[in-house]
Formats: sequence, structure tokens, C-alpha cells
Amino acid sequence: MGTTGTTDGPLLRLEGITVRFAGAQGPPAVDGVDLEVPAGRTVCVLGPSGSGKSTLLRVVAGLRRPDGGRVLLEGRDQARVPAHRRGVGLMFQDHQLFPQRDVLGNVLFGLRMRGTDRATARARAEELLRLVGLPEAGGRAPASLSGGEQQRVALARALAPEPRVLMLDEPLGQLDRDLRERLAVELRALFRTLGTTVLAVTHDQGEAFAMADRLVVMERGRVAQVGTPVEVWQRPASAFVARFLGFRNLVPVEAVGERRVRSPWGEIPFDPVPGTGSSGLPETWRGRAQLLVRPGGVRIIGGATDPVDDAGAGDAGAGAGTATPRCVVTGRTFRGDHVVLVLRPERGPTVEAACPLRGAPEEGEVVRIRFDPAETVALPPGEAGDRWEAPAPEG
Ligand SMILES: Nc1ncnc2c1ncn2[C@@H]1O[C@H](COP(=O)(O)OP(=O)(O)OP(=O)(O)O)[C@@H](O)[C@H]1O
Repeated sequence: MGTTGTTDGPLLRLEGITVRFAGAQGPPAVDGVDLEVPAGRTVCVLGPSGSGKSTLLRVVAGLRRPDGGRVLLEGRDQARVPAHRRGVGLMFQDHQLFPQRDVLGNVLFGLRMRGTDRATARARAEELLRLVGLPEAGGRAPASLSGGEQQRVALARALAPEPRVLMLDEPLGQLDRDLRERLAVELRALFRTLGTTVLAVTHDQGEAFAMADRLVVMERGRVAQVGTPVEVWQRPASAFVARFLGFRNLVPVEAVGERRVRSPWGEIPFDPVPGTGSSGLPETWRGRAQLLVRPGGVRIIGGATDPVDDAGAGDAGAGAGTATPRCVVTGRTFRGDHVVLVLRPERGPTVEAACPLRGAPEEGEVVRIRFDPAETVALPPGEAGDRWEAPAPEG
């Protein structure tokens, strides 16, 4: 009962979708968005509140006409196709089951509307309830179910009419984090089994990373980055994306030599941007960048009294001229198998470090750190609203 495309191209393609709300100031709510969803895949649009995610879904569903651009389903322009004929399903955060119908009645609803005969509809509804893990719940009232169970029923109801594309708007938003991440993993497996094509929007990275084959990160109505979850995590395209993913160790830097930069923490070697020359930065950045250091790349190399000279030349692991700033541990949080430390260096912004439980320093301790070049990512120097300022000179 899968929904697969009949053409070689993506099942859903958006070309330059633009939406301007009447009377709204500033740039359009959705600003020239291109996006593709291949058949049988799950694409998650991820972005902060107000970045245009829901508006985009409404355009695909046919609930809002775009001011520019096209929606193509199986290669066909949907401009003149009304919402109810597009064959797309939409599930909102507040899934609103029909309270007066039992669970089976809720799942049957779309099938009966479509004129599916009673026996076929019932068989399919029961099959879907089994697939979402509620095989015995058909006769229950929605109000007697937990939030997570209601969410599953809503999903079964949305899947029942076999939409060509299933669209989910913050599908797990109302559930607590634990359940949300578990359900996201289950959904991914379910969509794989059914071959469902899914376009989901969420502001929750955990949910998006658990569900998506491909991520589209939005920033103020525009696409900031497209890639697999691993690609986006490993190489965020901008400081905006990096911050949105929760990375905090982000500083302006200036090239000072081959694959070395001056940062507010001192001079550090970094991982060059692929395809660049000796400086390791694209020429268009003119020797400037922002540098992200992943928390796992901040290495504790010893206590304050260990023999490391202040210019940073003494530590064998760090290499000559490499900063090994001295920091006070100001925060310490357990995260299961590791500890996240907040470190206040003598100069420059605070640093977040992830380190193994064993031997992790205590709050108030003074330590030395160095930055592992393999865990750094150079990002473009600036973007709208994000001013690049030269790092303070050392000394
Ligand atoms: N009907 C409307 N009239 C005017 N402006 C609107 C309307 N709907 C949305 N907007 C604006 O368009 C922008 C995008 O809104 P949208 O709801 O698509 O964002 P979102 O990313 O889905 O946010 P959230 O995660 O909070 O739902 C916002 O600035 C919002 O204020």
C-alpha cells in the first residue's frame, strides 16, 4: 500500500515558492524556496519559529496560493488543482481526533469520505492501527488515550487515504522529549515499511534528525542549508545553522597562515574548507571566517599547574604557537555517558567542552585546553544581521 511516484523526478518539487502576507513589513514570509521530496523519502524542514515552515506546507496542501513559484506533484503543476484533489495529507500538531467517534471510526473517516467500501476500509483501518502499535484500540474513545497514543491514531487517520505526500506540521510537538524521540524513530520505520513520501516541518532538531532522510534548514523564509542529517551536523553551512543546532563555541577568526587562524582564544589550527588553497578558507572570505569548535573537540590537556608555557609552545600535543588557554570550570552537566563543561578562559568567550565522565574536572578547577583541528568547522565570515568583528589581538 505504498505511495510511490510514477516519474523519475522527485515526487514533490517546489520551485521558487514565495509568499508575502498583505500588510506585512520586511522580506516575504517564504522567499524563493526550492525544495524536492523524492518518492518514498522523508524530508524535514527545520527552522525556528516564524521561519515560514507552516506557510510552506499550506502552499503545498493548496490552502494558500503562493505569490510566486510553482508546486509540482509528479511533475504536474498544481496551480489549478484545489486542495482536496491534490492527494496530499496534512497532519497538524493539534491532531484533533473526532471525540464522538471511536478510534476505528476516526481512522475510517477519510476512507469512507473517499467512498472506499466498508469491508476494505475496515480492513485497512485495522491494519494501520496494528502498524502504529494500537491493534486493540479500535473501540476506545480518543479521550481515553494518552497523548502519544492519540498522536498515533491521528497518524493512522492521515495515512489511511494513502496520500501521495503526507505532510506533518510539528507532528510530535506536544509530547514530552523522551516520547517524542522514541515516536520519531518509530515513524521513520513505519514510513519505510509503507513507502510513504513525507514532508514534515518542525523546530525540534531531535525530531528532525531522528526522522529525516534529508533536512532543509530555513532561516527567515529562505533555505539556509539542505543535506542529510549527518552532513548538516558535520558541516553546518553558516553560523546561523550552527547556532540553531545548539553549537555554542563559535567565534570570529582571521587567517594568520597555512590552516591557522587567530581567534579570541589565541592562535589555533583548523580543518580546511574542502577544495580551498593553502589558507584553508575560500578566497571570497578574504581571510576572515567564523570558527565552530565542536564540544568534543575541546581537549582538557591538564591542570593549570602542568608545565605548559603561556605562549602555548610547550605542549607536545598542541604544537608550537597553538593556544592552550587556561580556563576555570564554571559549569558541569551530566549527559549520560559524558560530561559537558562550561569553561571560562582568561580571554575570549566561554567554551563548551564534552569530556568523558572519568577524570572530568570539578566546578571551580582551573584547567588547560586545546582545540582539536579535526573538530573545527570554518564558516562564512558573516551574514545578514550577524556582524563580523576582528578578534582582539593577543597579548
Ligand atoms: N496569516 C498571516 N498574516 C500575516 N503574517 C503571517 C500570517 N501567517 C504567518 N505569518 C507570518 O509569516 C511568517 C512565517 O510564519 P509561519 O507560521 O509559516 O512560520 P513557522 O516557521 O511555521 O513558525 P512556527 O514554528 O512558530 O509555527 C511569520 O513571520 C508569521 O508572523
